[in-house]
Amino acid sequence: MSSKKSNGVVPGEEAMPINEDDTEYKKLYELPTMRYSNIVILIVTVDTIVSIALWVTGGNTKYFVDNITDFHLTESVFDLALVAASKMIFYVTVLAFLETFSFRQIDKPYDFALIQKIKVLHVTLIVFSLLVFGFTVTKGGFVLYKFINDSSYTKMHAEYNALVISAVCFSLIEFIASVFSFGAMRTLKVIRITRRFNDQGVEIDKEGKTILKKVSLQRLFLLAKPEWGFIAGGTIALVGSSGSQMAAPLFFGKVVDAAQTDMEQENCVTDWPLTHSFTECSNQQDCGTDWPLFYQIGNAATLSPLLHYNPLQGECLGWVNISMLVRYIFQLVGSLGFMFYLNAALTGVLLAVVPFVSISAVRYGKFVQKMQKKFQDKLGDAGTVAEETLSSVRTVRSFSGEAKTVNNYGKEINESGFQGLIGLLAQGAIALCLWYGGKLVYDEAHGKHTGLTPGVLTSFLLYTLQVAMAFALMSSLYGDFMSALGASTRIFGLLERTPGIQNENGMVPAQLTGRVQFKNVCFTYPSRPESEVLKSICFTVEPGEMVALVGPSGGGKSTIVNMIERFYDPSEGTIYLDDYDLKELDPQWFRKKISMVSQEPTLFACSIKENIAFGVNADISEVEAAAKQANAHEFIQTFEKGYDTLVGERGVRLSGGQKQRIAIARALIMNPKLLLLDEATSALDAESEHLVQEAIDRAMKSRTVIVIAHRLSTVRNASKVIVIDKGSIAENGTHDELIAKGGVYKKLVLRQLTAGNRSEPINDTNEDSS
Ligand SMILES: Nc1ncnc2c1ncn2[C@@H]1O[C@H](COP(=O)(O)OP(=O)(O)OP(=O)(O)O)[C@@H](O)[C@H]1O
Repeated sequence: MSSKKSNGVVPGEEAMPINEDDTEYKKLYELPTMRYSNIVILIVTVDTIVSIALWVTGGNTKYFVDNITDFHLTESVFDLALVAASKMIFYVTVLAFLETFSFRQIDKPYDFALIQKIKVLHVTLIVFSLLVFGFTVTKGGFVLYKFINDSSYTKMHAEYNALVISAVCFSLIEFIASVFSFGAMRTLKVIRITRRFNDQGVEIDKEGKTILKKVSLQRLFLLAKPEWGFIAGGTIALVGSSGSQMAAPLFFGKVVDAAQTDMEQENCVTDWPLTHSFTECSNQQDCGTDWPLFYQIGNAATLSPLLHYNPLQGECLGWVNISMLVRYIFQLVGSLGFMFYLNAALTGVLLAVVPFVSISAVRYGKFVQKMQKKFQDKLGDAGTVAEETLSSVRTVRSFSGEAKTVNNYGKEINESGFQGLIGLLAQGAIALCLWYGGKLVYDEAHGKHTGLTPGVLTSFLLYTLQVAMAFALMSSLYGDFMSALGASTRIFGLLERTPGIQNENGMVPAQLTGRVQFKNVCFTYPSRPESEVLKSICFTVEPGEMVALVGPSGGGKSTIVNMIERFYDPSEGTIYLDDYDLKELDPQWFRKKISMVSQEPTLFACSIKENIAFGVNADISEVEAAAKQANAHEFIQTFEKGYDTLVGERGVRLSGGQKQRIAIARALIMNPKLLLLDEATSALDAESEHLVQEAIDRAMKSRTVIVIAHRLSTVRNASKVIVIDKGSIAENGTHDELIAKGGVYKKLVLRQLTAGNRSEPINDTNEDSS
C-alpha cells in the first residue's frame, strides 16, 4: 500500500504531490456522475442517435442512396448524420482529455505544459462546436430559403426537415455548453471527492468508518437465482403484455382514420365504422385478441415470484419494483420505436426540443418552488405591509415616495417576467411539435405525401403521452431502486464481514468440570481502540465455586462475563476453560455448557414453552421441571394457555420478575457446568424479588457460578469476591477478608449499610473508588 493511502487525505488540505500515474490518481479521488462532461456527452449521444435515426428512416432506398452519391447541400442530409457521428467521437475524446488534465492540474497549479494543453483543448472544443453550429445554421438557412421561395423544391422531405431542425437545436446547445467548459473544469476542484484509506488500505469516510463497496446490479440479480425460472417466464409475459399494450395507440389511430373514411364514403354516422375498423385492424395486427390475455398472463407471472416470497430477504417489494421498471423501460423504448415508425420527422423534432423543455422544466420547477416559499414568507409580511402602506400613505405622499414604491414592485414583476419567458419557451417547444404535426397532416390531406394522417397524429400523441408517463414513473422508481441498491450495499457489507470468531470447529473434550481461569487478560473494544477496558486480569474459579464480581459501574465486569462466552477474544493473555485455551474449543459446544442470565433477559416472540426450551430439544415435562426450579411454574399455570402463552415481542406481555424467572428456567434446562449471572438491580416488589432470589439460589447449587453481584446477601455467600475497578482487579478475597482490609470493597459495602437498606445494590454507579 502506498504511504499516501495509508496517511489518508483530508479534503481541503494542501495540494499533495501526485505522480504521473493516472490510476494512482483515480485511487485518491473520484468525481460525481452528474457532472459537466457526462451531461454534455449524454446530449451529444442523444443528438447522434436522433440524427442517424432520422437519416435512416427518411426516404426510400433510392433517395437514401442518392443522398450520398449525389450530394447537394440543400437536398442531402447525409452530411448532418456524418457530422453527428463525428461529433460524438470528438466530444467523448476531447472531454475525456480535458477532464483528466484539468483534474491533474488542481494539484499541479504551476505545471505550465499542462496549462497549455488544457487551453488548447478548450479552444479546440469551442472552435469545433462553433464550426458545427455555423454549418448547421447555414444549411438550415439555405433549406429554409429554398423551402419558402422554390415551389418546385421537393427533395428535402419531412424526416430530413426534422433532421435539419434537430441538428440546429443540438449544435446550439453544444456550442453553449462548450463555452461553459472553462468554468465547468474549474469546478472540478470543488466537486471532486477525496477518498480516504486506513492503514489496512480499506476506504473509509470522514468519520473513519469503512465505506462499503457498491453493490453491482449483477450481484443483486444473482440473489434471485432460485427464482430465475419464474423471472424468465415473467419477463417473457411482461414483454408480451407491454408489447400489446404498446400497440394500443396504433389501433386508436387506425380507428380514427377508418372512422373518417367510412363516414365519408358511406355518409353514415350511425353505421358501424368504429366497431368494424377496430376489429379489422385488430385482426390485421394479429395480436388484438391476444392482447388482454397477454396482459393478464404478464401480470400473473410478474406476481408469481411473490408466491415464493421470503419475508426474511424482503424480496417482494424489490421484485415488484424491478418488474415495473422493466415494464416502463419497454414502454419508453417501444413507444419511441413506434413513434419513429409512425413519423420519424415528428419524432426527430420532438426529441430535438427535449433538452430545451427539460432545461426549462427544471428552471421552471425551481422557480415555482422558490416562489412558493417566497409566497409563504411574504404572505406573513403582506398584512403588515398593506397596513403600513395604507396607514402611512400620507408619509409616502409627503416624501414623494410613490415612484420608489412602484419601482420596488416593478422589480419583482420583471423577475417573474423573465421566469415566465422560460416557461414560454417550454410551451413554445410543445407548440412547435403540434404546429409541425398539424402541418404534416394538412400536407397529407392536400396531396403531399407526408404519411401523417389524423389517425397517425392521434397515435403519435398517445405515444408521446406514454413516453412522458413512462419517463415520469421510471424516474420515481429509479429513486426506489437506488435506495434498494443502497440498502443492499449495507446488507452485502454485513454478509461479507467474516466474523473474527468462528462459530464452529475446534476441540470437543469428553467432559468439562467448569473451571475458569483468566491469565493476564487484556482487552480493548475494537470500536474504542484508545481505551483499554481490561488490564492484565488474573483470577481462577474452581469447579463448584461461586465467585462474585463487584465494583463501580463501567469497571469491566460485564466485559469479563462476555469474554467467558467468547463473544470477544483477549488482546493479550489467555482464558482457560478447564485446561483448554477457550480459543481452541468449539464455541457451539462450550456455549451449550455455559448458561447466562442477564439483568434484562431477552425473550423471543414465541410461547413460554419455546422460550424455555430455546437451547435444547426438550419435552414438556423437562420444560415444566425447569420452570418449577425457577419458581415460574405457578404463574405460568395461571395463564389461560399455560406453557403455550405467547410472550410477545421481547417478552413485553410479562412482568420483569416473570421474565427473569423464565430466563432462569431457560438457563437451568441446559444443565450448565458454568452459570454466568448478572443480578438484577431493577426494583421488583418484595414477593417477586424473593421468588427470583430463591430461583437463583437454587440454580447456583452444584455448578460453577460467576455472578455480577449487586446484593450483599450474594457476596456474603460467595466463595470469593473479586473487585473490578477501572479494568483491573482492585481487591480479591472473601467478604470477611475484604471488609477487614478496609479498601474499596469496604467502602462499597459501607455505602449500602449507611443507606440502611440491605436490598440496595452495592455497585454504586457514581462511585469513585480510588
Ligand atoms: N461494546 C462496547 N464497545 C465499546 N466499549 C464498550 C462496549 N461495552 C462496554 N464498553 C466500555 O467498556 C467499559 C467496561 O464496561 P462494562 O459493561 O464491562 O462495565 P461494568 O463494570 O459491567 O458496568 P455496569 O456495572 O454498569 O454494567 C466501559 O467503559 C464501557 O463504556
